[in-house]
Amino acid sequence: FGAGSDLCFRCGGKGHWASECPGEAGGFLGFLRGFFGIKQREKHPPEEVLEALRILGYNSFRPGQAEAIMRVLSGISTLVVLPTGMGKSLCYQLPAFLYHRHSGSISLVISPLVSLMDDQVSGLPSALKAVCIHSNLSQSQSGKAQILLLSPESLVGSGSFSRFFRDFPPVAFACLDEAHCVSQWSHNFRPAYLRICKVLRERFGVRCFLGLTATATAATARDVAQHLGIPPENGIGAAGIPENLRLSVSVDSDRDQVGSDLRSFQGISNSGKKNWKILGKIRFWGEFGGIWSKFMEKFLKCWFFFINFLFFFLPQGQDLLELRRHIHENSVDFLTVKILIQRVFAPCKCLEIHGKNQENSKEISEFPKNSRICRGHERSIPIQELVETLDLREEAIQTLLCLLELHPEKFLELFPPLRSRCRIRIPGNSAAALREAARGCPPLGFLLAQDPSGSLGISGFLEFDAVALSDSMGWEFRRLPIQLQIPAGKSCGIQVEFQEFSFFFRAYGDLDGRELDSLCQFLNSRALEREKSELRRLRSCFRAFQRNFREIWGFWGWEFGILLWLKDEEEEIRAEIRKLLAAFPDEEFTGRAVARIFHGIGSPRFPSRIFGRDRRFWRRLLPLEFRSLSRLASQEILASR
Ligand SMILES: Nc1ncnc2c1ncn2[C@@H]1O[C@H](COP(=O)(O)OP(=O)(O)OP(=O)(O)O)[C@@H](O)[C@H]1O
Repeated sequence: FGAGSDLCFRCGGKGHWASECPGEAGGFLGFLRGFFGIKQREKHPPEEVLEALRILGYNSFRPGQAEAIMRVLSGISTLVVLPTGMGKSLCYQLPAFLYHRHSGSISLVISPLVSLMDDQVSGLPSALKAVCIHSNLSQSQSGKAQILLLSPESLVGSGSFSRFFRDFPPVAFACLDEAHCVSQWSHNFRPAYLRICKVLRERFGVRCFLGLTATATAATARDVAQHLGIPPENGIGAAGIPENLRLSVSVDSDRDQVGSDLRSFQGISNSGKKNWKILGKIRFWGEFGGIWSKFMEKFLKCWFFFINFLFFFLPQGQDLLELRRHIHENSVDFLTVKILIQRVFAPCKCLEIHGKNQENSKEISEFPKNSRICRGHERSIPIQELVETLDLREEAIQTLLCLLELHPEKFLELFPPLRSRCRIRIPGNSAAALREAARGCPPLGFLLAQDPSGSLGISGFLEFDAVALSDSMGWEFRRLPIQLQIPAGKSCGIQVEFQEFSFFFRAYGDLDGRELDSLCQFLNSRALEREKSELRRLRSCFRAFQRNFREIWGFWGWEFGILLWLKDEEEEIRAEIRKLLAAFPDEEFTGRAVARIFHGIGSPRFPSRIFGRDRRFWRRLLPLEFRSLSRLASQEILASR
């Protein structure tokens, strides 16, 4: 490109050599970014970008587009907040086109819905080719594409996709379409959103992110930018509506203006004749409208008097209570968080082994203070078992695990769920067959060595936690299934199968009490914060609707949103809780479970199809504040023991 011989070859930046580069794309991709970086600082798109714009079928940029495109071409992560129809798609299409043209790299677009992906593919300029990961994608098809569209789940979830990705060209950048989903959908609904950036960074080496959204509030935009690692000054927003969308209001006194405005319909309806027809209709309705609006004014007044009258007798705020229920559906308490932390960071033997090694070794080596002795263990927890233990939906647990993974100290690394329970069927004389099989299979040999009594496999079946086995052998789990397949079918007719979907992760096992406590605090406060902010948002929405209702109709409605915690009522509520505990003496309730039943929220252990039938308790205390109710219930449960 004839520019930038003093640029770093890795990142394209100035002021350092490639060997001291803080870590950006290397090779030609980095060089390309360096070139566009200079142009971006010069504040005008170079001729090559303008040419690409023409190839894609446009003559000029709309507000915000050029800036966003130049930033992406320079490798700078950017969040673009533009109204719908303003041309956000071009912000990824044009860089994808140029990156592919120069370096053969591919650009990823992460989109929340299959229908949105299909829309994007069908609306692409002819010079671009994109494929969706949900379609039956073949390697040859994907090889020619400049853009790959995929869902967050297919990105973070499937191992097969990662394998598929290994043969892919380098990734130029990742675009998150509908980026507000990262902030608004990630929690408990689509936890994969919490992990996409980490996965893209760590597994695929992506450094440049482009977030596109039309619907982010300032708070959401801040949240998304923080998640994508975008500095606040890298946000691009432009107000206004695109030129091909005109909204105008014309009053009767200036009828000719209506006509001239209508000419702007040309973009939508190419027939001028049609426009004048529309104008004629508008004139007619304009005159008729005067009479009509007077009638409507009187009619509406009567109608809303009637509605107000009705509302006076109807309890309001029921919708608020119904929506609030859905927020509390995923609420956790400290005990739940603690149980999860204990399961995830179960103690290992690394400290003990290290201590023994120290005793045995003659030279006592000082272990560096800031390093961990444990290097982390692969572990699995069966999903169904954890769902029942914590009485939480799978998505809510996945969210908690994602939050743990995002902890700055990186105590946990999350992998896609897998089947972790290994079941081996041994034919014939079981123990002998097992010994025979173990000769060619180290994992089986390891299992047998741990069974001095020799009773293993006598029943003809062997079941064990395969992740724990591979970890105790010092292997990575992905090696185990291949090794276990060796005896199968070859000599001894042993059948191996994997069952029970489990959460799969790598976690440390040498965390001390202080670290475990701080993790519990971290997780609990994140979950609480989230719940409070959702409740705040719901409440302010409700207030806004209510305010408008009052302003228009001058009516001060009743607010049933949150019932004040009246001291006098406390004893009655406690009595209700005691009644529930007495009605189900065999159930092991928690305060949260009791509050859920009184709010009419089903959970894995207390499903609505069973507890919803008992009208004495189900939804009985819906207006009460959830957390306070849960606290009271916990006190009553403790008192009853
Ligand atoms: N620079 C441009 N000049 C003229 N038309 C453009 C330009 N950029 C985009 N468009 C057109 O604007 C229309 C809307 O573009 P696009 O679908 O990218 O908008 P969007 O902001 O992504 O909207 P949404 O939020 O609905 O996804 C398309 O028909 C597109 O061809």
